[in-house]
Amino acid sequence: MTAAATLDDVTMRFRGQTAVDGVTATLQEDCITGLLGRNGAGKTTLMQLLTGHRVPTSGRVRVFGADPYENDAALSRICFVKESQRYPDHFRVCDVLSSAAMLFPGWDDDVARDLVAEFDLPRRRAVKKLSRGMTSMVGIVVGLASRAPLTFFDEPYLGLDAVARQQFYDRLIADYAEQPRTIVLSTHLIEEIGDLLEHVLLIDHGRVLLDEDAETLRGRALTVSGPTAAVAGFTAGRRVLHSDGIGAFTRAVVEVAGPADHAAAASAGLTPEPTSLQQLVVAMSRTTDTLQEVSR
Ligand SMILES: Nc1ncnc2c1ncn2[C@@H]1O[C@H](COP(=O)(O)OP(=O)(O)OP(=O)(O)O)[C@@H](O)[C@H]1O
Repeated sequence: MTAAATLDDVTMRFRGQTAVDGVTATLQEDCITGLLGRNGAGKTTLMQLLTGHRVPTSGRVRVFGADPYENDAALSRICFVKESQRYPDHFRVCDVLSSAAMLFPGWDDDVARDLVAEFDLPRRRAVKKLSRGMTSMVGIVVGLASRAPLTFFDEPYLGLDAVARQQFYDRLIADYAEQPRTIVLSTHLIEEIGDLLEHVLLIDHGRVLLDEDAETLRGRALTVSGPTAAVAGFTAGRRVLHSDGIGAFTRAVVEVAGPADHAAAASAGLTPEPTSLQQLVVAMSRTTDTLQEVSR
């Protein structure tokens, strides 16, 4: 696979605060990557670095082989849809779309027109008079119609109701199938987007916790529940990501090697269930919290 972007030992410090801490990662071309992590993990800062909005304190950022900072050629291939996007005061929806059409060489007017109709967006209304959800819709239209080879969506759903979010996911998948490209989605709604993701980059306290193919990841953990003693027997020698219980009953999320472990759990008298991406992310983030507390 070819790399659309690479981060090589990248650190970003703000006065006294390390937002990104020695991150080395690759965004594969033509892949949908979920950039996941808790509040303040460093997701937005990473995207700002990859879109040339910031220069790292140290390390190297490359997008399509070049430094994205003040690089018009690289930037014309990148679309960054951010939750806090501001537009000039007088801009109407149609002005945003016509500016974006000039900015992105691959702009697809048909995609924009379809989405505006589907979201029922008023083309001639000033953006500042749109509701929160409608403003998010404008960002989504720009992100999808830009057809930029590298598109970032930073929590693009703020204020969107469940129907509109589903419309976004459906259109994203359909458009991606029609024109594969590199898409990075940062979101806290992991359960909703879990099935869309091909790759997961999980960060925590500015560091990479997981950088893995989503399919591999789904098979990597197992949730087992049953009598505490049986769970303890099964988890001995395995990495436990999380466990909780009531009385003599325990439920644990365990790292496993493969399907043989599912059978082993069942024959130990436990109930094995697949672990969802969301459960895995929560379990892994909790594990690092515990480790951080221990090291304090
Ligand atoms: N301009 C800045 N000045 C100082 N600190 C900053 C700045 N931008 C970000 N930070 C800090 O860097 C850390 C990472 O922030 P960032 O916005 O990248 O996190 P995030 O993962 O996007 O969080 P969220 O999911 O809450 O949006 C936070 O501790 C934040 O307070």
